[in-house]
Amino acid sequence: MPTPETILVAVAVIAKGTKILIAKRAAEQHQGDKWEYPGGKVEAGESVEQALVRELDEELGIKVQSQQALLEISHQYPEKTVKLMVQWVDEFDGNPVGRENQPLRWVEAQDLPSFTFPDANGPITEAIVARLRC
Ligand SMILES: Nc1nc2c([nH]c(=O)n2[C@H]2C[C@H](O)[C@@H](COP(=O)(O)OP(=O)(O)OP(=O)(O)O)O2)c(=O)[nH]1
Ligand SMILES: [Mg+2]
Repeated sequence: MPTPETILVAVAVIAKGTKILIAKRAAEQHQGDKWEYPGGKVEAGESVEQALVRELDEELGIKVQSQQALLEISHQYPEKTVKLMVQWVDEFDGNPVGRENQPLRWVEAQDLPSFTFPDANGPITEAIVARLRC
């Protein structure tokens, strides 16, 4: 059987001190109505870093100044397989706004477990807490 296509996704954990920016996915999107870390699909010819810069400009109107790899997660949903390339962003220009009318919230890292994220996101909270402790 052919392996289903894996979608490469650039995902940003945007940190301001101990607060993390989360956004709500629209109802009609895959994994809709859940909270997410902003980002989106890596397009042909782009690096993960380039995709992240583009997505955060499109979705939030911010200019990423630096990013570092935090973790990678491969997850098989019933309808598709995703590979999330999760990047840490704590230097950016501008004030994030929901340019696609998505609700945004700055959340204390310790409060992240009370929000519902896509099923793939499980390991991200732990990585954030570990990162903030170092
Ligand atoms: N952005 C983002 N996507 C996530 C997260 N967790 C997770 O499983 N995904 C999945 C949902 C989607 O299948 C895929 C990313 O899709 P996306 O809808 O953000 O892609 P995109 O911004 O390019 O938008 P579009 O194709 O819907 O226009 O990754 C997350 O925390 N953030
Ligand atoms: Mg997106």
